[in-house]
Amino acid sequence: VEVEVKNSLIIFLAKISNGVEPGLSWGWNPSSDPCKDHWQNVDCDSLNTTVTKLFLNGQNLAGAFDAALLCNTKPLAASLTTLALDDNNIAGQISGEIGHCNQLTQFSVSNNRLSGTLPESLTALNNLKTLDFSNNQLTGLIPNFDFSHFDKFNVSNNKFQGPIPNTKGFVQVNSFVGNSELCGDPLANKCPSLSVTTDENSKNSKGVSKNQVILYIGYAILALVFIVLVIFKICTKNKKEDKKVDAANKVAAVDESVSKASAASSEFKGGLSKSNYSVTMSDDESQSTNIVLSSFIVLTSPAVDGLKFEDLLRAPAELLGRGKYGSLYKVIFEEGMVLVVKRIKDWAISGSDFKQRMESLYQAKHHNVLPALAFYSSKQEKLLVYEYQENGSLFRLIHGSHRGQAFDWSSRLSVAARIAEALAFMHEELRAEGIAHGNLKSSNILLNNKMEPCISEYGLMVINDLDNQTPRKASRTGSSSSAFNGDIYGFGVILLELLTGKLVQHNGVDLTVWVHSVVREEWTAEVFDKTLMSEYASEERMVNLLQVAIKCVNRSAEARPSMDQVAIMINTIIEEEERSRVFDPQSSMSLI
Ligand SMILES: Nc1ncnc2c1ncn2[C@@H]1O[C@H](COP(=O)(O)OP(=O)(O)OP(=O)(O)O)[C@@H](O)[C@H]1O
Repeated sequence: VEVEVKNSLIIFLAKISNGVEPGLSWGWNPSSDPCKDHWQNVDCDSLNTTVTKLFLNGQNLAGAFDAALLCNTKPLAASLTTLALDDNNIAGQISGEIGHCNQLTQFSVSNNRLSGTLPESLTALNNLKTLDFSNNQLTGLIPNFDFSHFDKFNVSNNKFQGPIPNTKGFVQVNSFVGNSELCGDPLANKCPSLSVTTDENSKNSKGVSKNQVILYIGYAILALVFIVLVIFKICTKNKKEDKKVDAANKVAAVDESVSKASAASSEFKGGLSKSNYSVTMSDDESQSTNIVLSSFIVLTSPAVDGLKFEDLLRAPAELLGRGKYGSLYKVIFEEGMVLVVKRIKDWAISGSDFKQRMESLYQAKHHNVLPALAFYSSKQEKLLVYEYQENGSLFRLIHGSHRGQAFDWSSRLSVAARIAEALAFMHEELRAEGIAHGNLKSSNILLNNKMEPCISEYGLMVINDLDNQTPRKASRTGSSSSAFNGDIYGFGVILLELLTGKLVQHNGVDLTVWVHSVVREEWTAEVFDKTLMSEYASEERMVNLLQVAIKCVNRSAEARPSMDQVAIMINTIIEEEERSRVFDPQSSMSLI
């Protein structure tokens, strides 16, 4: 089985298990073969050369479903016939990439937390015999399937809406029940008749449903035009108002204030479709016209000079990820500019506190911290705009398909030092404001076009459910120093990933726990990434860095060093490394 297939399976599992990664206990080891070494929950063809089935039912998976990870991997998409994910706690959307897995005969995801609309590409899966999406939170219209293909079709107990396409009698009523806004045959709930009674098709059920669809589309277009007009009005009104904005805050305000528009939530649609974004207010908000409740601010930056909110809404958007606290979209503009938009819903921070926070972050600039280029704030949600970094994240560099290759020891040390320095700087600048990073992890360290590490999403702490926090999550409430200590812990975990090449959760065990146990047994050398050992990196310096990491992940937050102490310790290791190079000219030092 191809390496890319193994990697896709492992990364798919890491994401869908939210990093818990049960795969190693199932034998899912990158150095073994899924077929020949009989990975659990995987079936292969009779020659043992291709993966045909994935059975991940009832495995307590609570991460995000990412069809792209499986279906954009060509050899896997060409062989996978069964994808069974029933009875978990999986969130996320079924993205259009599922259409590339065109050999699927069974796709079942019943009893999960999937949401969003179904992509049209599902109807292109001509081999599909079993489709079970029951008991999720899926919305929108049911696509126009050829129902005659199915042995089993079930979308019951979701939030589907609108008329059921013509099933030609191939699907029973039970498959549709539990969707209160679904209507039409075979449900008893008739669709509201929107056509005029003189319509000659009104007696013909097929004709009626066509008219209804046309009318629905008509209404949708009218609604869209209305929303665009409202947004346009808000934008032009706010442009005038923004001229009054205090110049001292160094932001160019583009758009703000409240209209009495009725609300629906903002939405960037995934799958490189046209962004469909409507900005509206809740009743509470529409009552008070004096208070600035919603605003779109472009921070002065040559990269997005003149960016308008309408441009963001218009440009096609692709869903990159859906984390616990928000979704991330890649937005591509006609002129070739590519941005990402982080959308955070229900963040319990007031509009003015949020704006204040963004301004403080804007002031505290560091070369290795990715700045927000613009932000939008309404009561229901916050949007942050960043530049797209095409070289991906540190997570991908360490764990991705080219796992650790060409990521040598000196480069790892250099990355560690730069992140530590940037974090020390940010902590120093923002301590008085109490703004720590709050969610520091290797997927939030991006590599810019010079392959330098940049900390992204600084200051987006959206911790509402403190009870569920693991020690590595920062706290917004309580003493703000706990959020700073949380960053130091997070940085320690990143150091451990750099040193071991292992995922934060591997073999069902937390990386910090595993490292502690190995070190306690005095098998320290076993900890290090094999690719580092094979390049003969200095074990002494690796042990030194490991000691720094262990200090950072100390269970007692007070015992952890401060970030500037950490930066000094790492720079001392780099100096030792450089000194040793002078004495040993053969060893090369290719700093990133
Ligand atoms: N500006 C960016 N450019 C390119 N890729 C990005 C950018 N920001 C984030 N990413 C990548 O997009 C993916 C999804 O990001 P997202 O922030 O949704 O997820 P996350 O970091 O895993 O979770 P969380 O919501 O906890 O931050 C990650 O792999 C991340 O590295």
